[in-house]
Amino acid sequence: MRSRQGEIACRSLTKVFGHRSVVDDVSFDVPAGTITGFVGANGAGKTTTMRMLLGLVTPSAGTALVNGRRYRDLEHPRREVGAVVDGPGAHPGHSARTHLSVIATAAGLPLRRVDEVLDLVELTEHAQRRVGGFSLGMRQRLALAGALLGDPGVLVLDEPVNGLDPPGILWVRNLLRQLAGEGRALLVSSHLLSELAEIAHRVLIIDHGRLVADTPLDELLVGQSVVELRCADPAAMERALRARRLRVVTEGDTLLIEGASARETGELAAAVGAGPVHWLTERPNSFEDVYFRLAGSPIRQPGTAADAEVA
Ligand SMILES: Nc1ncnc2c1ncn2[C@@H]1O[C@H](COP(=O)(O)OP(=O)(O)OP(=O)(O)O)[C@@H](O)[C@H]1O
Repeated sequence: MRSRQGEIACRSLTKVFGHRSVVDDVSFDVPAGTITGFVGANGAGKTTTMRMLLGLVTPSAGTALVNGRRYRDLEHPRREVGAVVDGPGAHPGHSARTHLSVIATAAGLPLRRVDEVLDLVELTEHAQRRVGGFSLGMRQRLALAGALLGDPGVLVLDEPVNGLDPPGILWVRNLLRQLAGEGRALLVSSHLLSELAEIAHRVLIIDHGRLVADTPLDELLVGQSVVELRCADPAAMERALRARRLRVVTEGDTLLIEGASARETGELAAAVGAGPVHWLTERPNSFEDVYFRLAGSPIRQPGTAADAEVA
């Protein structure tokens, strides 16, 4: 059987639009058999990086390689890299089977793959339905089916769980785990670190075009906690914390502090006369805290309760 292994390598990848570097000197690897989560706020540069890997955007500098070659130098691109970057891109009047058959024919892939991928994404019973009537979840499955037609060793997936309901998210996660388990290299983007927490082996965090973290997932959260403090004189407390080189962020009337325990924080508030203390608690670091620390700006999910938090 043909090997499904693949790998991605980006070196000093840079894209300048006008005078602005939207991807700035980005280097990373996605080895075979692993899922790398690619996280960043809207506009951070995820899609542009992925589009450079797929030959859709020309890098201003640096290289984006799939299996050691630039996309345009791949002999059979669909057999080497599958992508979901802009949804399935299907004609709404076409059935799912027709849509996939058109892609397979254009790419010189055997038509038997159409039924195989329909089965893989569990769309067989909807194969004859018009894509225009598909739900968002079905569209995402169809887009994944298109990416998998060539049985590629590399997958580049831009926000594959965006807008899906919880069962849909679970389904995609399981499929992605399975695909990585077969030796494929997966680069999967999201604007929420927590969405990738369940599946990624490694996490890249991009902020304003620059990579601010490239870390195994389990190392991101180790040994960090956050102390929340509300007190009578937060300005005095903030000065005292900064003088001790502790990281502090103000959120409304609450100070979020890293690097000190609740007890140390309470004692410091008393010592510098910032009290009385109204609220003092210590909690484990969340993915959002980690993102905040590394990227220096909040990442928020619009329209949710998380909007009100350091998200
Ligand atoms: N063709 C283009 N011309 C000019 N600017 C562009 C172009 N494509 C993207 N940009 C800009 O580059 C920046 C990065 O965009 P990109 O789509 O890569 O970010 P992203 O991290 O994928 O964000 P999102 O989650 O919103 O898709 C944005 O400010 C965007 O407006």
